[in-house]
Amino acid sequence: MADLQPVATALSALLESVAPLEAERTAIDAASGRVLAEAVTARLDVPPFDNSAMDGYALHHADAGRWLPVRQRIAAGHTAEPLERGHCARIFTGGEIPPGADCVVMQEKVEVAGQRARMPEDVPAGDNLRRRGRDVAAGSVLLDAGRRLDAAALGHLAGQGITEVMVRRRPRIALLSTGDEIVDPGQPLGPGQIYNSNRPMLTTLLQRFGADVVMTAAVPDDAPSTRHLLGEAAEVADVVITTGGVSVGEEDHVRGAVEALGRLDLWRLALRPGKPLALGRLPGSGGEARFVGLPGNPVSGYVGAWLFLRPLMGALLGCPAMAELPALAARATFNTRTGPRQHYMRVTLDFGAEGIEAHAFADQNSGVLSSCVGADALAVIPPEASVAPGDAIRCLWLRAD
Ligand SMILES: Nc1nc2c(c(=O)[nH]1)N[C@H]1C(S)=C(S)[C@@H](COP(=O)(O)OP(=O)(O)OC[C@H]3O[C@@H](n4cnc5c(N)ncnc54)[C@H](O)[C@@H]3O)O[C@H]1N2
Ligand code: MOO
Repeated sequence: MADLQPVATALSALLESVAPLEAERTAIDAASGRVLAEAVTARLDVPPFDNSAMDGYALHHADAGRWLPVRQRIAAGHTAEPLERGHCARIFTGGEIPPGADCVVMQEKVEVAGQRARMPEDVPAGDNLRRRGRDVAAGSVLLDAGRRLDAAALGHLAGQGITEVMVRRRPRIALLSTGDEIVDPGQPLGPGQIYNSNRPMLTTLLQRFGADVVMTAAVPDDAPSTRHLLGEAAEVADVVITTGGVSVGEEDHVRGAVEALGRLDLWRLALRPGKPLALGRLPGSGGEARFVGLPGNPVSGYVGAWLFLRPLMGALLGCPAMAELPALAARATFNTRTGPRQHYMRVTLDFGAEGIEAHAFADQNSGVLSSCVGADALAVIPPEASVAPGDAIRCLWLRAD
């Protein structure tokens, strides 16, 4: 395992034979961000009846240009009576089009005198009508399996009167923070200690990726504790994630523990930041848990989460849209040079008339978490490359779900 592995190789190793988790029934009120386990077929036409797009008057187009008696008043939510030719109906937005009418004139274009209204010339048939089934036809696929339920998708389900859907179970995650120096916020900070930035940062990202963090623990820098806690984590989680302790020092016990309990698939990537990232599997009584060992440096964890944990959650959730981050073509505004590792630089993006400009945070060290705060994207700089201002670069968009 001496050579640095390309990111793509590591990603295939991580996703190899990962299958979607089981399906469960969920109320749509609690389904925000969940992933559909099966396609949903529309059972209703939407809208379910022809209705008016405007407040105004419904008529038959052949009666345009005339004074017409106003025969009925149709508010949304009320039934319309048939309309005789030579008459019109007062109608409101969302009101049912009466049989016999085939268009609506907005009220601003109508002159009204008592119970009569004068229609403009030439009103086309179908004007200001929202036809039954225009949005959704009953029997069509409303939403595909694998779709993440965002606001519009939930609105679409509710439009069908649906109250429950089958979604994938959320992946269960154990998040272990290794390091004798790591202290949780709220505790006093002793000499040589630092606060645990990785736990809240990764918990937030994992939740955003649709997972449930079911176990968190602090792991001291010793081999027996590391083995013990990794074993416990594999009993409760689909994915066990550690931060820190995966490099080469004798205080780094994570790889040894994974090898003792299960298997290490891959270690050391051509990735900056995140070179010592490790992937493997841990046996648990409920099956095999995937193991992802992120380096301790917070930026390495942040970048590793977007590059590896998001696609892994996508595979467990059966959500193809999470396999890759959206890529944007941009122009660099900075100089940089890479060595053997592919660099994922934290950048902000300016969307100008001339195209997209990428501005790199000045300090790209893997311990400088400021570089991630407010970053819009990761600029991907291939190994052994140099970049100058104006050069075309590929950026991975971090504002996606
Ligand atoms: N001789 C070598 N030393 C190192 C190498 C190497 O190739 N040869 N690689 C360096 C690289 S690159 C990285 S990345 C780090 C990663 O090391 P570890 O994964 O073993 O991480 P730690 O040493 O435990 O921690 C690194 C750094 O991050 C801080 N840290 C850890 N956990 C947290 C946390 N939860 N919140 C905030 N900060 C955390 C920790 O205190 C360290 O400063 O190894 C290099 N060394
Ligand atoms: O691989 Mo490390 O994250 O560059 O310091």
